[in-house]
Formats: sequence, structure tokens, C-alpha cells
Amino acid sequence: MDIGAVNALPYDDFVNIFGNVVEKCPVISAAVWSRRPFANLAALEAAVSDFIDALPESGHEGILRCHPDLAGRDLQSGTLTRESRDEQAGAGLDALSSAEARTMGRLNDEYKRRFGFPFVICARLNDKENILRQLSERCANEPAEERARGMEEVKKICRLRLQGLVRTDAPNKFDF
Ligand SMILES: NC(=O)N[C@H]1NC(=O)NC1=O
Repeated sequence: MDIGAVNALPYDDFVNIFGNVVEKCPVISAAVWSRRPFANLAALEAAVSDFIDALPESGHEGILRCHPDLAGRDLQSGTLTRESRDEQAGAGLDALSSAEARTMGRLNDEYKRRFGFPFVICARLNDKENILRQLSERCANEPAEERARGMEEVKKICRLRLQGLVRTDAPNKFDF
């Protein structure tokens, strides 16, 4: 769909289509719908980012807590969202050796104990080795640093999900 078609969507269709650009946080797309018309994909992305940035610390932690663990219970039981399943599979997280799976589980638990929210990283921009290394390194960070880092990753995930939904090649009347 091009940006003109996005701008023409009633809010219920908009939320159905864009509701998971931030994992399990459809309230964000429901809020951002009011910012139409979007000049282009970058403007839609900026509206999501502005909404997130305006939230208090507790809102950022809430967004992080809506993310499933990487290679966690939801992946084992097939209850991930379609987007998250594809992203995790793309990084090879559905095919970990048993040693890798044990390390991942242990570090995910350690991270959550330390920070009170799950480790979030854009799986499509990383492979499993890189993810395991960063998980281990980031466990040593300070909570404020990790909150900010996690939100940067949420925005990267969001950008790639948006790019999968909105075509950018078509000209549109808001793009001068
Ligand atoms: N925990 C975590 O990072 N989850 C996410 N990362 C990603 O790329 N997709 C997700 O669901």
C-alpha cells in the first residue's frame, strides 16, 4: 500500500494493519492515526517515534515488557505474533543448539531479574551469535542505559515492520 492509501484508512483498518508495528502495542497506532495525513513513510515513522518519546519512563518500560523473550516460551509454544516469529526465525533463533538455548534462557532470566523488563534487540539486524553476545554484554549496563537502548531497538524493529507495510516508490500528493 502506498502512503495515499494509508492516509485514506479509517482508524479501525489502520489499527488492524499497523497495530503491531510496535509489538503488542496497538494503542500507539490508534493514537498516531490522528496525525494523518502523513507526507511519506518517514513522517509516519516520526509520528510513532514522537508518541513513544513523549511517554514517561514507565511507558517505555511497559513497551519493553510487551516484547516476548527471544527464543523463549512463546517461540517454543508457537504463540509469537507473526512478525516476531518471522524476525526470530530470520536470526536463526528457532534453530538454536541445546547449549545455545540454555545460555539464551539463562541470560534472558538474568537480564529480566536485573532490569525488570526483557532484553530487546532488532532480530532482523542481527544473527544468533551477535544476539547472544549483546545479551551477555548488555546485562552489565546500568538500568537507564538499558531502558534507552531497548527503546532504540524497538524503533528499529518498528521501522522495518513499517517498511514491510508501506510502499515508498509511488509518488503521492503530499510529497512535494
Ligand atoms: N525480545 C525481543 O527483542 N523481541 C523482539 N525483537 C525482534 O526483532 N522481534 C521481537 O519480537
